[in-house]
Amino acid sequence: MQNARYIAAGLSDADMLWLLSVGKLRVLRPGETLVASGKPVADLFFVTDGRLEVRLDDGTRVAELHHGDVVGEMSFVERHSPLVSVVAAGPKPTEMLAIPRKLILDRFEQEPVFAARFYRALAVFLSERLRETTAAVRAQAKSLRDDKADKEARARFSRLFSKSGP
Ligand SMILES: Nc1ncnc2c1ncn2[C@@H]1O[C@@H]2COP(=O)(O)O[C@H]2[C@H]1O
Repeated sequence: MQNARYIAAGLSDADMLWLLSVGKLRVLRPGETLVASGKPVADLFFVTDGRLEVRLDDGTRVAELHHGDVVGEMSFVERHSPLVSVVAAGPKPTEMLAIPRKLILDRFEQEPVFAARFYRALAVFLSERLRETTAAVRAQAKSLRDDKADKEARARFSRLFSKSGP
């Protein structure tokens, strides 16, 4: 994902310090699986370095995630298991901060204002991701239109050339 922004942008400094204090650094080697499709996720992840690929069960690549991306937020919000897998893509190790969901949910109970800020930050993050998906689909549609126009122009040129030939 290009230009991803930390969900942290919508959180206060105190929220961030709390997340850093309860988070654990996790490092994955290229090829290691962070999230397996169909299996519940216990943590929310903030990618701090390296790359991850989001894959369908047949291996098709859906998206690439980098520094600044959040992983595991969909099943956190929806409360059901993920439909995709997320795998460290290399070439270097992928690093992230892993925050146990239970701790986040406990803090929601203790501090409802934190819950409001956190869900708003997640909503902005997901909206941004959807905007990027729309931009990618638009670019792909344009490229298909350009290819079609190019093919038609070549075919026309070939037709005219063969008519005017010896
Ligand atoms: N289309 C997508 N673009 C970017 N990230 C995705 C996409 N689909 C799934 N993910 C990420 O992959 C994660 C799989 O676990 P979750 O469903 O909890 O949360 C998901 C997101 O963090």
